[in-house]
Amino acid sequence: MSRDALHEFTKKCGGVKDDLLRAMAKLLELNDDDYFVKHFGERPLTNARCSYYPECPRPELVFGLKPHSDGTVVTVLMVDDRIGGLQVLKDGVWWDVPIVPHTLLLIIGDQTEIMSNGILKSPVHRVVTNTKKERLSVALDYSVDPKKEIEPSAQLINEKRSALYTKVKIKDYFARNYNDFTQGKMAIDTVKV
Ligand SMILES: O=C(O)CCC(=O)C(=O)O
Ligand SMILES: [Fe+2]
Repeated sequence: MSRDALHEFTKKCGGVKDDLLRAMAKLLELNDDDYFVKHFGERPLTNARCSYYPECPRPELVFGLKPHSDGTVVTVLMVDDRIGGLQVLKDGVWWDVPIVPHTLLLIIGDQTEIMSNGILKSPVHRVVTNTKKERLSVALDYSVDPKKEIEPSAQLINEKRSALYTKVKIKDYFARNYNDFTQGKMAIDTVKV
């Protein structure tokens, strides 16, 4: 992907991401549709990650990417439409994420799970390898300014549903996320009340 193409892609995906976040704020009936958009702060992070998964002679032994949830607000993913591999964990079962050509996949990240007080969940997912074909993906990670703290929205805390997550500084959460990922643990579990 050329520098110009990536720039163009990133710019357009930014709009998709904001549209999604506004729709989610509406869905949660927050009093400001820009609730999530505003939370990014002055210096939010956008990371582009291009992943290459070579075909693998022993796929049963090797993950392309081991199980994790994204530590982001949201991840915009462009997956290879020639070969599957992405799976999502639901009720203890791994499900193949279907390939829909010319479609972006949006993955809700841990930061949204925290801010929505657990109403929107950050799914555990993984990439499995296969013997036949290499696979490519481009992920755009959107994250709140690392200097900022996030916590469940006060509008989503009430007598029926107390705060399910503690306040956490994004920078600290990232450090934790990396550490936990290498140890096969989930960072989101460390901020649960
Ligand atoms: O390559 C993919 O399809 C998924 C990548 C992913 O989950 C990630 O980069 O966090
Ligand atoms: Fe991911």
